[in-house]
Amino acid sequence: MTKTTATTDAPKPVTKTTTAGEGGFNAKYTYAEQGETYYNDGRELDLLSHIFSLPHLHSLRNNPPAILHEIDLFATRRYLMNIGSLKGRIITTLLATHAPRTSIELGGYVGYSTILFASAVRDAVGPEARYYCVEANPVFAAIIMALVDLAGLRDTVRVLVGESTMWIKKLEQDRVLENGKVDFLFLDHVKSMYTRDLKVLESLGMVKEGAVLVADNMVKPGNPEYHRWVNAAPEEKRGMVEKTKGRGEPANVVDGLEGDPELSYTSEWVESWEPQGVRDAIEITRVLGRG
Ligand SMILES: C[S@@+](CC[C@H](N)C(=O)[O-])C[C@H]1O[C@@H](n2cnc3c(N)ncnc32)[C@H](O)[C@@H]1O
Repeated sequence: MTKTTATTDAPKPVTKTTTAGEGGFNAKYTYAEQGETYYNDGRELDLLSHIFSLPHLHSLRNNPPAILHEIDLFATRRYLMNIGSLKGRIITTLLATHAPRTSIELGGYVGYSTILFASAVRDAVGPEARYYCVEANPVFAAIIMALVDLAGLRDTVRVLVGESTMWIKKLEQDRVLENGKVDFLFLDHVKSMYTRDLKVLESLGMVKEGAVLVADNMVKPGNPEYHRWVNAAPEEKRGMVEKTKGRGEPANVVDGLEGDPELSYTSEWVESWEPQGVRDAIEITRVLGRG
């Protein structure tokens, strides 16, 4: 893997791609093609009914891998917008060593990544691990809760139903997080909101030094704005913030929460595959600290 580091003195960094995706698509399950209508057409509730009517349901209880297997199998017939096993494995490998005590996931859908990552975090940290999954769609959130309960992860996962920016601010106001900060952030909701929500977290002082941020779908469909923010040196970010001043609030800024340009990051771009066999990449960003 190659890395880029953004520090005050660094020239504008260039992120290089890794070769992680060059082995070809070799997932155990190939999801059905995405198609034009690919979510919120009843398939998510069909998944839930399917899982709870399986004759071997009892073997799924407290068994995250068995539940993920059933979700993957279902998605070979009807596409589901899950992270999938290949990108998922890169992230669980990271979680095993990073062992974050406090995690936030933005965009949970039917809970595939929630179950995969929360069980990895619980294995790495133990019962004190906390995994907050934010999901805007109340039906999807209810599905996540049912599957998280089946997986035996209810003590680790808290599903927050509603819009991400609102929840980030509420977590801060209600002093919910340990030390008020996040150790692991997984961004997988509306692509245009990655930068905006990261800036809110930065502005509220919720991004811990040493934390890891993982952004999905950096190729499909891509997110140049987010990539630029996490790879810019503080000086460049100061310039970006300065430029927007006096011009009204840009779309990626909430209530004047324009981010913390002094936070330095180092990023890895990791190529991989969507579970239906389409090329993608995740961006893994480590928080070096301020200044
Ligand atoms: C790609 S799916 C998430 C997939 C999931 N992380 C996985 O890999 O299993 C994106 C989800 O983000 C949710 N979402 C979109 N905008 C959101 C927002 N602003 N706040 C919270 N959730 C949001 C959508 O309802 C959808 O369920």
